[in-house]
Amino acid sequence: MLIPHANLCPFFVPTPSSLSYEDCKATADWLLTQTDMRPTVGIVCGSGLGGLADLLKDQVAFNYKDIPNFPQSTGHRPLSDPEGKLITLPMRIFKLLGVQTVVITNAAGGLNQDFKVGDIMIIKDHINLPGFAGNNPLVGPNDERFGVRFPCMSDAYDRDLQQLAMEVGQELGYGDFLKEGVYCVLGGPSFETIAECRMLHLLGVDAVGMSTVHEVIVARHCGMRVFALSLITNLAVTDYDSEEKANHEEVLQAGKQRAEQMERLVSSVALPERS
Ligand SMILES: O=P(O)(O)O[C@H]1O[C@H](CO)[C@@H](O)[C@H]1O
Ligand SMILES: Nc1nc2[nH]cnc2c(=O)[nH]1
Repeated sequence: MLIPHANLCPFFVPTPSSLSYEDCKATADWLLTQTDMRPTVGIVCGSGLGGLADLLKDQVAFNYKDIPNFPQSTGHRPLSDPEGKLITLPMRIFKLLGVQTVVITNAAGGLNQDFKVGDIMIIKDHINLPGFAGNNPLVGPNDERFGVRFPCMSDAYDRDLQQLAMEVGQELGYGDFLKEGVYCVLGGPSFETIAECRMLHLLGVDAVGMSTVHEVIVARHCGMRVFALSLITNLAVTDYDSEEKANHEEVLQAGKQRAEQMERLVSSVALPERS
């Protein structure tokens, strides 16, 4: 099953931030009545990377508005939009549909000095910077039917899938632009200042973006394996003399240029029977 992902709402709202288990179950059960397909892999597409959907054969597509309890729209939400908190929902529905592995792609700004635009970074770990201030998708009462109150995150990104992706990437001839590193999420939607980029670099961040981490936390909470890739669409500006300015058009453009390789890598790792 494949969906575009949502950016996270950076507001910390100390109230239950998700739909109940029964709501999620109702949505999953409805989907299961609409198709005979039983997905085992869930894919979340990042900015400019929606072409992954075209890889799927025997497609069954749903409009979000037709799916019970589903948020009406995803993508670039204003800061105050309370629906941003529904990021948890698709992951939990994946789980209740029988999905075992979640693949997430995103566009990100490179901070690692060795990275170039067009590099694909296998995410090996993350920093949930908004989480330091309480913005975590699991805030609120915990339903043990999804997962434990205090889930471990030191194994958030599946190591076997990372290794497989490295091997497959080498075989595909992607060695020059296939990297690995740490992704840091910020609330957005503004891009970073130069001082913020310098700070993130000091923290050991390799790439920065505005998505993915909340989905990963929820996916791991309910026990799914996670594999995630960042496409480096721009280089974060750390120099006051630089004329570079981050902008979303550049992000989408870079996404288009590397889309084919991203898609092939994802399908080879997660959907080997399709590649
Ligand atoms: O949506 P993803 O792929 O994370 O894209 C990234 O690029 C967008 C900014 O250009 C933001 O949405 C940021 O999170
Ligand atoms: N926060 C952030 N998100 C991005 N998405 C793509 N590029 C960037 C970036 O430089 N910063």
